Amino acid sequence: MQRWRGYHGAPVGWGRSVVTIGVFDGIHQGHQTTIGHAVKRARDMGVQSVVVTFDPHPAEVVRAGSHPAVLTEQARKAELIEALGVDVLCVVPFTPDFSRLSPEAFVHDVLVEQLHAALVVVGENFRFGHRAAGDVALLERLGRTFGFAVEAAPLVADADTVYSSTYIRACVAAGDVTAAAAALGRPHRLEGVVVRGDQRGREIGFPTANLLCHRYAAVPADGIYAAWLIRRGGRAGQGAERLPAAVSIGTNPTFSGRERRIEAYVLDFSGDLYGERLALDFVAYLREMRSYDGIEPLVAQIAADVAQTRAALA
Ligand SMILES: Cc1cc2nc3c(=O)[nH]c(=O)nc-3n(C[C@H](O)[C@H](O)[C@H](O)COP(=O)(O)O)c2cc1C
Ligand SMILES: Nc1ncnc2c1ncn2[C@@H]1O[C@H](COP(=O)(O)OP(=O)(O)OP(=O)(O)O)[C@@H](O)[C@H]1O
Repeated sequence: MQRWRGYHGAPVGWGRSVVTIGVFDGIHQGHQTTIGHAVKRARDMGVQSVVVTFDPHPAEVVRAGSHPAVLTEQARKAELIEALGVDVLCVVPFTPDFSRLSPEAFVHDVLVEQLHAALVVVGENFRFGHRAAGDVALLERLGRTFGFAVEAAPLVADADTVYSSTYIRACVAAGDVTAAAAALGRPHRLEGVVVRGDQRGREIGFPTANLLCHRYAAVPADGIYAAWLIRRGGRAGQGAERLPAAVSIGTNPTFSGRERRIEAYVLDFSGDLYGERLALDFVAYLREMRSYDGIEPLVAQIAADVAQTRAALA
């Protein structure tokens, strides 16, 4: 997959293309369907498929300080998009100037002049241009003017909800990692670097890897979870390794902690994880974070959490 920064990256002789556009945070099942449809149509037509996405999240530029929690950082998003068979990922810097492009100017400047769109594939609820003024009907009208087709993919939903990044953020924030996984089509992933904690874990018999995440990362609600810890390997060039983990998120009230911690106790593991970049794939919510009357009852509870983690991941 080629990666372009900005939309002026098309090589000389660039032909027509099938384009799909969106923030695509999470690459949830709806995004997968829409992008998958674009890839298939591009192959049928013998042209390149292009995903246009934005960085940073448009909300940050349109309403400063309103950056939503991020489900997938750019690198992870690119990886997931590549896995769908896309030819080109075009990341457009979302600047204040860019945000002021009218729907007509966006279509003319980006889709027609630069990307030579023959077909634009979007979800039925697609909005674009300044103040999100453009919709599918307008895109179709502009397509007739400029000579491209438009296909609107039906929205992917379960019995009650149309899947969207906003919905999945709400699931994660509420600790409902099961609902998040259903919409994503895979567990919600949190990435970060292992930093030092209070070094108490070793003493109580459950050493934990404390994860430092990106400031906008979508961290699940405080509580205890069963998760897979993913080590990318890398060091000796080995592939990724997946280890079962009991994860604790919260301030550790038993010890009157103040900082919100994300800690993973890796089952059946002894080794050093400090400084490693890791990921946690959240599979099940087990219970809320509680304040225990001393170390003994806490340790007994953690042992029970570990047994439950084993069962949840079996
Ligand atoms: C599976 C699991 C469950 C936990 N549950 C709680 C809890 O309910 N209440 C609490 O205060 N701390 C809980 N902890 C966090 C421990 O207090 C914490 O791991 C310990 O203080 C070590 O902290 P450190 O890594 O900073 O040294 C839990 C930890 C794990 C691994
Ligand atoms: N449930 C869905 N089914 C099919 N396509 C979808 C679905 N949700 C979004 N899309 C399409 O995917 C593209 C990218 O969507 P985008 O990331 O902008 O919105 P979203 O997932 O609805 O998130 P948000 O909650 O931020 O609006 C758009 O073309 C959109 O119409």
